[in-house]
Amino acid sequence: MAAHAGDARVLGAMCDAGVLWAALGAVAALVSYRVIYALYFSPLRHIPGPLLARTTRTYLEAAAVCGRLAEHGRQIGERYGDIAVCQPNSVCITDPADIRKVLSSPLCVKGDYYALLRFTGVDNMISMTHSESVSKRRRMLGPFFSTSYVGKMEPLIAQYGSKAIVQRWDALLAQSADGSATVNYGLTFGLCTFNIISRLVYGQEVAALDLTSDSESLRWIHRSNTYLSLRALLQLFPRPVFHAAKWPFDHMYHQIADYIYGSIDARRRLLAALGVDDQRPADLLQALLDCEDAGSRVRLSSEEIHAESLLLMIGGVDPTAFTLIWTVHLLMLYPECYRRAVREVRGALPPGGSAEITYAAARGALPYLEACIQESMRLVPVASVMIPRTVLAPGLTLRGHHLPPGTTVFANMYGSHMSPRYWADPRRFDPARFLEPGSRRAHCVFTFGYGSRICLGKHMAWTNMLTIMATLLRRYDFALPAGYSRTGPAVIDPATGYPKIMPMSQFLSRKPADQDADCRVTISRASTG
Ligand code: HEM
Repeated sequence: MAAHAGDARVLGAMCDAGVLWAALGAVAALVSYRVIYALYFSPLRHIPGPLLARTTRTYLEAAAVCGRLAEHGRQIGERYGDIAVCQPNSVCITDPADIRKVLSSPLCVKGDYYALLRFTGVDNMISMTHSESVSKRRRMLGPFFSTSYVGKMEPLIAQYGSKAIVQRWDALLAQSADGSATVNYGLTFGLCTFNIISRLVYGQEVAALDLTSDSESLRWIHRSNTYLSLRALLQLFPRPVFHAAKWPFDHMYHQIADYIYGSIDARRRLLAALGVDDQRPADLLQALLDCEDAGSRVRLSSEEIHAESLLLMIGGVDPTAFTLIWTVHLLMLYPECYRRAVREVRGALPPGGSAEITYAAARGALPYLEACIQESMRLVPVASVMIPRTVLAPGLTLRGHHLPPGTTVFANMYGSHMSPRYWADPRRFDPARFLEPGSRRAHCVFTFGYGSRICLGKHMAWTNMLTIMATLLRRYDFALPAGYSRTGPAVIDPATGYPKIMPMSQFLSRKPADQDADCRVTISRASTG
């Protein structure tokens, strides 16, 4: 008996070892296949790039999930040049001319990646990939993002943006004994852009106008945005992992969905009560209700309005707020740029008159301030640091390499913005580079994307950012708070030789890692001297 039991154990151990060896053998065969294919048979084999990137998608996806995508792109661009393999069937490109070519080519369209952004299961403007549906939706929505419709929304934009901040900061200064107050501009910009977009998209106020309170609304925004971003990224994992991981947070999604459907119903009731066309509110909710396909005269369904509302909130709030935050932060690190921007604003639009500055007054009158915002978007592009497109038949030739249909081309935005091949001193915040005579530098900044899928809200974002920055620089003097030493003009980053940028975290957007610690300035009334 004992001998039999011993035999069974030996046999069992041999079987286990056999299974293990078989599994190891299968893995080795798979790895060898991938390496041999990548090196000898892949149509991308002549393009430079790391071996790991040629053999597994995980190489790039891990960088995205760990929030290192921007830096990863920069390193690939620096090490391997203008075109490099970054995934088995994918390349990334850094030359601005190539990026413009790809993002405006009808042969390069959005592919599978964009399904990650189908937040509600129904397509929205950004997740759409089918060319005809895209052109149709852009034709429907485009007029509501034009200069003239954004102009109609400007009173609301000012009410929840520059006016609200002035009201709050003036009140703080009035209470202060020494005429100065320290404010958290991260919180201020987060709340005011949320207030602007939510008023425009939901047709009602969500957060209080008190821009200093760390209100429940702000926590709700961050929780729901984080949840939606997380949900987008989790789709990179196998389905069971995706469902298990998102399940505990699903109630948050239902909360937002209920809120949006409630807003649509409330607006429909209001319209029925108004009955008169010219009294319709001018905002994005009305735009979503009114837009129709010129041919079929079909309008968006409630589900489509819901999907677009979520996209506009996620796409509109964080990128605008974070761009404002990075612009103020960079101006504080480069005092000569701050002083020049202030001189320009106060020279062109002297204090006095209305507290807030309109877009019509600021646009064109403040080239240096515009350049500061542009340069901030180059140095710290807040979203989509690698923009993917899929090549259609018959393929595309870039830098002498034929990319067959099905290849993914990533526009390596951050790699391009940081490349010394295209930018002198790329790590330095230098707004004046955009003012050089005949400069076409702005065409090499891809923070809003480029081509047929360029950001639909670009004009609205510029209206928000320029009016807020101009109003604040005209009315207040800014200084880093006394005793703050984590960053500043004299705190040099040894890696770049320039003032150290505050630590950032990147999920879908690149934002300050510790807003409470790093996004504070001391404000006082604008000095006239
Ligand atoms: C500084 C602020 C903003 C930045 C940096 C930004 C950035 C971008 C980028 C890079 C894309 C293109 C993504 C791609 O091609 O893969 C995009 C698309 C889009 N953005 Fe923005 N955005 C900003 C503000 C806004 C605002 C305020 C809105 C509207 C309220 C908005 C609505 C959209 C929409 C609807 C699309 C999809 C367009 C399409 O796919 O055809 N964005 N944005």
